[in-house]
Amino acid sequence: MAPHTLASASYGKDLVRILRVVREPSDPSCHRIAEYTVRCLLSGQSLVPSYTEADNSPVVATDSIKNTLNLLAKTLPGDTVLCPEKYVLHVMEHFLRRYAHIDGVEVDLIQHRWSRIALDADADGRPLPSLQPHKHSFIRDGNDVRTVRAYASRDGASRRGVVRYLKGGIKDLVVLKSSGSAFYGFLRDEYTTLPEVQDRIFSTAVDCEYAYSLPAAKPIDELLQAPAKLLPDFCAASSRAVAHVTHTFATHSSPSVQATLFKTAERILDDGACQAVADVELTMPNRHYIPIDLKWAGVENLKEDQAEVFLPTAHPSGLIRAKIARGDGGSKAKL
Ligand SMILES: O=c1[nH]c(=O)c2[nH]c(=O)[nH]c2[nH]1
Repeated sequence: MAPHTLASASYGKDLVRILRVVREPSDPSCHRIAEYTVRCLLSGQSLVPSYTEADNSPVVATDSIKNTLNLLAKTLPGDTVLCPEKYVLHVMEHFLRRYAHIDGVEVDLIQHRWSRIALDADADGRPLPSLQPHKHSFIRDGNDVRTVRAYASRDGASRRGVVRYLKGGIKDLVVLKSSGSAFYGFLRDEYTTLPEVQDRIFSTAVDCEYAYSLPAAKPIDELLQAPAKLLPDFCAASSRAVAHVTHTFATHSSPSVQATLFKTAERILDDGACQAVADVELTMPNRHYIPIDLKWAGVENLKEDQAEVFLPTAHPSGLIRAKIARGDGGSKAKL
């Protein structure tokens, strides 16, 4: 039999589900929560025999990986676990510190939405003067999620763990505007049937992923020893990124998905709260809404300014994707 080589490999636990509750010390009935779905994969040269020679001795069981994710979610300080980027950094640091034979740790995390329920009346139904956020009741007010993807591996010489990439993001943020979007002036040839439009529906499910540039080549344990000094404010950057996605979508008079996408990324990169972001990758499907022909009933519904009833079409959709980096070339040069 011809020899074959293991070209690449990683293993671990996927779909680890965790909810962390943090009780305010001054009022234990007031909670903050974070719900995550986590994938954590390990890799390393020492693991090769587990694939090629059925030698399980270097294998940290995927069950132990899951246990570790659960225990860290309990033992790390609440503020750390509630910040998904920080939790991920601690997870990577843990595996590289605890297992000298593990060379790389990859973590992908999804944070599910839970927003506080806002009450307009008290428990007895008496109206409140203004909306009051409840102390420990939450609502899933959207299917968009916050994401973190990261990879850390050992530095060749020192063997200390270094973050190779750390990316925050949002996924599946569904938006629609019924005006303020045009598409004209595009290439016309023998394949073109699409009419030019000055005003159309624009709907998309935004995926936005931004790469952080962390202090160059600092080992993860050092980053975590002085996090306030060395780490960006991940949550501020995340909420500003979401704000720019929605604000730009609503207010930019859109000549195309491409141009709106680029403007969104520019605004994120120009925001002081996103200084540590080196590049932004945006994916925007163009979910078409097609005016329905009602001529059969003698009703005009196709003219741009008279179209009122549309067919939402799931497929095909356009798909516009781009990564926008700072002028200096972005994350690759810095991480
Ligand atoms: O904003 C758009 N960009 C395109 O590239 C495109 N192509 C298309 O058919 N419609 C649109 N809309």
